[in-house]
Amino acid sequence: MKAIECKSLTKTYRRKKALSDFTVSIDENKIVGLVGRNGAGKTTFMKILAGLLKEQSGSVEVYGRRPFNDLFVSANTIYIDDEMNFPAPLTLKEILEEGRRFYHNWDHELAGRLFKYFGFHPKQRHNELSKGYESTFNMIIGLASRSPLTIFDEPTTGMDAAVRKDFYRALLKDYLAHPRTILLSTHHLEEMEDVLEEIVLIDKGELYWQMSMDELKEYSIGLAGKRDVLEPWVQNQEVFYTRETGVDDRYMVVENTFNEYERQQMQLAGIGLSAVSASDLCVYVTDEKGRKGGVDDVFDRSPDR
Ligand SMILES: Nc1ncnc2c1ncn2[C@@H]1O[C@H](COP(=O)(O)OP(=O)(O)OP(=O)(O)O)[C@@H](O)[C@H]1O
Repeated sequence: MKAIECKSLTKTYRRKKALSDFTVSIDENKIVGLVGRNGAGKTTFMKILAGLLKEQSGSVEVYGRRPFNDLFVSANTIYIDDEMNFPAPLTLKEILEEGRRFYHNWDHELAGRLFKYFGFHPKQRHNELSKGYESTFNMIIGLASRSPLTIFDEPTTGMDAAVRKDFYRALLKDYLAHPRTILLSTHHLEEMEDVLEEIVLIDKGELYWQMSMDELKEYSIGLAGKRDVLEPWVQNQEVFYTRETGVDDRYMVVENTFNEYERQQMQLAGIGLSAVSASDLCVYVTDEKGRKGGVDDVFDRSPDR
């Protein structure tokens, strides 16, 4: 069954189009990464799914229902971001008690164990927490809720590297024991490649691609060598990225349609072959056209140009 089904979804804020003709469908019980550059439309999409924002046009369904103002969707969905607010008088322990009352799949024992592991104090208040601890506490709520649709919007904001690692491990362990649909936006794809099953890449409000993590890892290949040696091999390939690495040397990332024999021939010709991480590929394909030199361009230009 599909957990999420969107067709030609569009959302505009005043004059700014955040989502444009966005069509995607996500199966139940998958752990899916939502990636894209800043301002791509990830938060907008996730808030529409959680029923917090209303779409402009197109259709959106969560478990077959339009999410906006829908009680069934809100009872079966949790949206976690770094702007979560709780009533100021409540202690952390009381917030967890509220979670138990509200979410029908809530695992209070798991919440308690994670709470203790990360060193929270029952009498602390949410607004007294540092950024990283706030995200960690919110993550506990997201995991313990066991909501059939769990949405994490940049859940690791402020977490240090060790806590992020713990989060990925906890997420995976709990998901394997209790499969559900988890949609997660991240700017740390390189750290999450082993946790995610599928990637939805958004570029400027449009779906760029939706692929399994395994497909994405095989989708491209890095080639390094002399420009004229590379040329015949890449002329019919889709080129995602090119970087000069010497006067005549290039590193290129291209579509990986080569067979074993071709790969051997390239190596014999002196071309170095390497795997390209899913996160690098996502950055390359959503790079602005004409900005291939990256931020170096800013420094390379003389003031009168
Ligand atoms: N409340 C708002 N009013 C006006 N424009 C908005 C509003 N919220 C988002 N936008 C615009 O909509 C576009 C998509 O924003 P969104 O927050 O969905 O992107 P995002 O992919 O989550 O970005 P980031 O990775 O930076 O968090 C951006 O251009 C943003 O400036």
